[in-house]
Amino acid sequence: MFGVCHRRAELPKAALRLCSLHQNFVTDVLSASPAVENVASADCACFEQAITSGDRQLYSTRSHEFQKLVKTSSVLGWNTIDKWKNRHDLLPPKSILKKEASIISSPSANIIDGEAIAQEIKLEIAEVVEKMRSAIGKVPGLAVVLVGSRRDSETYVRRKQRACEKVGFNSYGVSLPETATEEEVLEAVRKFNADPNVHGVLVQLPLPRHICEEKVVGAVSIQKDVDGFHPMNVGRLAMQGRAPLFVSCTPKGCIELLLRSGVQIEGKHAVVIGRSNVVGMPAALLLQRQNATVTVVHSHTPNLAEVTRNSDIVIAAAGVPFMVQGSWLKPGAVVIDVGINYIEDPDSENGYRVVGDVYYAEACQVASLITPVPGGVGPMTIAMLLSNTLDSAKLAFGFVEN
Ligand SMILES: Nc1nc2c(c(=O)[nH]1)N[C@@H](CN(C=O)c1ccc(C(=O)N[C@@H](CCC(=O)O)C(=O)O)cc1)CN2
Repeated sequence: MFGVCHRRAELPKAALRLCSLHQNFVTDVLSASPAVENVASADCACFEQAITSGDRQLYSTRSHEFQKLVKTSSVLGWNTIDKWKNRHDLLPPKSILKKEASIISSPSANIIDGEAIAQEIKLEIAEVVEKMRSAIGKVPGLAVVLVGSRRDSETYVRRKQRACEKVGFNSYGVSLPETATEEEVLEAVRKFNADPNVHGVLVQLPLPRHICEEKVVGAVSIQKDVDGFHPMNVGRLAMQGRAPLFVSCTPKGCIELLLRSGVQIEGKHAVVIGRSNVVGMPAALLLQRQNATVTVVHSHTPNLAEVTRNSDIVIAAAGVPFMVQGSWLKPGAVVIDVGINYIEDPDSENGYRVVGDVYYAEACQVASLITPVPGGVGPMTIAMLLSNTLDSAKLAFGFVEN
């Protein structure tokens, strides 16, 4: 937080100007293409709320979304809003960000903006899809199977479908009730496996308890396993000289964040906190493939803090809020926080907030680079899913970019 809560009239001039530019932009986009749902992500009210609430992170995310939307809109060919291209004055006013940062308590770490990097990747994907469409008249297709009505799962599935639309993929989905049988879920998977228009098939996790996750994940065709959860893909990841067709999205996103932030992985000591099939274990394997020396720690590891303090790169995926304290970190370490923990927060509108596994306020005084939660690894999960689906479609079509 900024530490202060601005009222609109007290906002710095640069922020007010950005608000009104944003409003004009959204009006233009809506008149050019009223049906475009993703404009909602650049919603004026949200943007203004981010500024007026004094929530620095939300503000930063919103202003990046705003700029990226301008770029996306030109990639998608909304020519009626050509006038918004190349507008350098849409950049977030640095003076405000600088001021916010000093109020926060002068963090020494640079923040890895996962939202912005994910957006960049989506733009790159949208460009390739456009080339594919014009060269062969086909685009990638992603199918999602949702079982039950968990609110978080419904939200993630909606985000995946919206992300598909944004980059020009076809998206397919089946929503089964909580009471669906295992056979019904398997049948939905088999149907998508056999559909030539579908290049990626995933089943949103977690599944209801009466359904065997191992069976369902194992039923996805390995050629369409864009979640990278199939034991064949995981096994290949673990073996020297073998390559998986797909790597699971969250760990792949962690490595992509490191690489795109210019972090040298080779020769470094890395610690992965947590050994889950979905994040910890594949993240450790990926770091090894980048020639890091990797230690995996977990709830039975003695001297957790000491092992972490000896590491140049820390990937925290334990699912324990605020676990990694500032004193656990080597000065200058790079910290990737995979945790998504909902904790009670009577000060927030809905009574809770999302925090990571890292005690961010302390860690950002010690680390050199750090991902925030939200807005770090989370958005990369969906960007990597799109990237895997694009790779799958390229293979299926024999499409090679020139
Ligand atoms: N079949 C799969 N199921 C699940 C996966 C998966 O990769 N494949 N991962 C998670 C859920 N998930 C995507 O499916 C996912 C989780 C979190 C985020 C995200 O952007 N999080 C935000 C914060 C949380 C929020 O705002 O609600 C962030 O970190 O900024 C995206 C996707 C489990 N199931």
